[in-house]
Amino acid sequence: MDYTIVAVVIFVVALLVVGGAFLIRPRRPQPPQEQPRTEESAQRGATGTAVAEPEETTEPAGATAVEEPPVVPPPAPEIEIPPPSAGRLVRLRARLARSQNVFGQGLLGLLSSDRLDDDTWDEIEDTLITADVGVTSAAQIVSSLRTKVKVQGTRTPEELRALLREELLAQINPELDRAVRTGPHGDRPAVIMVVGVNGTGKTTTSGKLARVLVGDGRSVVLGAADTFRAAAADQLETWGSRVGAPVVRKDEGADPASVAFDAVARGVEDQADVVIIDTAGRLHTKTGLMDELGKVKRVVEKKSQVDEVLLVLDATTGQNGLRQARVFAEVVNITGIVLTKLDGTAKGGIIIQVQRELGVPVKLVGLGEGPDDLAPFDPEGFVDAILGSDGTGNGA
Ligand SMILES: Nc1nc2c(ncn2[C@@H]2O[C@H](COP(=O)(O)OP(=O)(O)OP(=O)(O)O)[C@@H](O)[C@H]2O)c(=O)[nH]1
Repeated sequence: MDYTIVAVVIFVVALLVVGGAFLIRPRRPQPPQEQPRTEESAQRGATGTAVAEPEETTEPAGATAVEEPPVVPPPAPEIEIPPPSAGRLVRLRARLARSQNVFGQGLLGLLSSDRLDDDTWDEIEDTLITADVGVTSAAQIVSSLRTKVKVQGTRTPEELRALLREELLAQINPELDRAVRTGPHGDRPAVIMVVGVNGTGKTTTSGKLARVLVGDGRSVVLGAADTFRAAAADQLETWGSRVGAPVVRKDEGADPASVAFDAVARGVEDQADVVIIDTAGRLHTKTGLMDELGKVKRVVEKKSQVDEVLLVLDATTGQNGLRQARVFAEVVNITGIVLTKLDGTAKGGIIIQVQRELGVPVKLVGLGEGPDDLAPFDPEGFVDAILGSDGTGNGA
């Protein structure tokens, strides 16, 4: 009898052991060795198009909980090393030559006419005015050219080209200091405010300028003080992340001055060389603009001096752009002009007019939508590109 009970107990225990072992077996055999996870396979797992077996589970056997797809951290953005700024205008020269072809070659064609009579000189003046050189400068160029051609008896195309080059250069004024001031002051960064009407390329210029400076070996912090449009801050963040420049931003509608202040504070903390502040430049009312930009500047100056106020102007907007420039010049002390979209207009003469009107040098020019299409402005490179000459007498 006892043996029977013992046998039954042994049988029941055996059944339980076998049954338990069956229950805790994984439902599907694990592959002998897990392949290393590639980015692609990880993403496929995340989007659910491939069945991903969890590598390890701490859940009890047989649990029916829905398996969460593995959280794949986004790949760290690759930090780019932009090329240094030196010689950029030369690199972008073909683009400049193309857009200014009508202007430069038109002038050279007229100057090389068989008869340089009053009508031809009038046409030359008109060509200059059409290219936005401005009435005063156009008259000065023509008057000076006329005198020199008469006195020197200049006739060959090379000589005429040299004379025109000289006159255009004199109007652009190669003597102006065009350096963007980016030297830090002791433990404080240099501060650059970027101002201008929306759509002129302000945010793009801030991002491209960060690249120029990083390419030249400077460390940069960007401040997204254009809080009017959230997309502007996103845009700036994309630019910053590409070159490893932190971006200080706040919610849409936040006080631009507080963003600017925090950006400079971050620059001081990080011991950055330069802080670039992209401002909101809605041209609502002059008083509104003055209040906004004035406040940003005042607040920034509690932390560090403002070294540059760069006004961004769209070269394709001609006289309208000039009107905007005048308003900005009245409300804030502009130290330099950035002329964007010069690749999209034959009116490169605006460089002459805007400098004459504002008494401020063009320091940078935008020659395309590419990340490295912002170049320090070089008067000789510019004139040589538009006249199709490299300055050594060779055509472009
Ligand atoms: N072709 C060309 N396009 C440019 C240049 N600079 C800027 N752009 C383009 O101009 C457009 C407007 O540039 P944004 O930087 O968004 O202009 P914004 O002034 O900051 O305008 P908001 O962001 O609305 O304040 C974008 O499509 C730029 O790519 C340039 O030099 N050449």
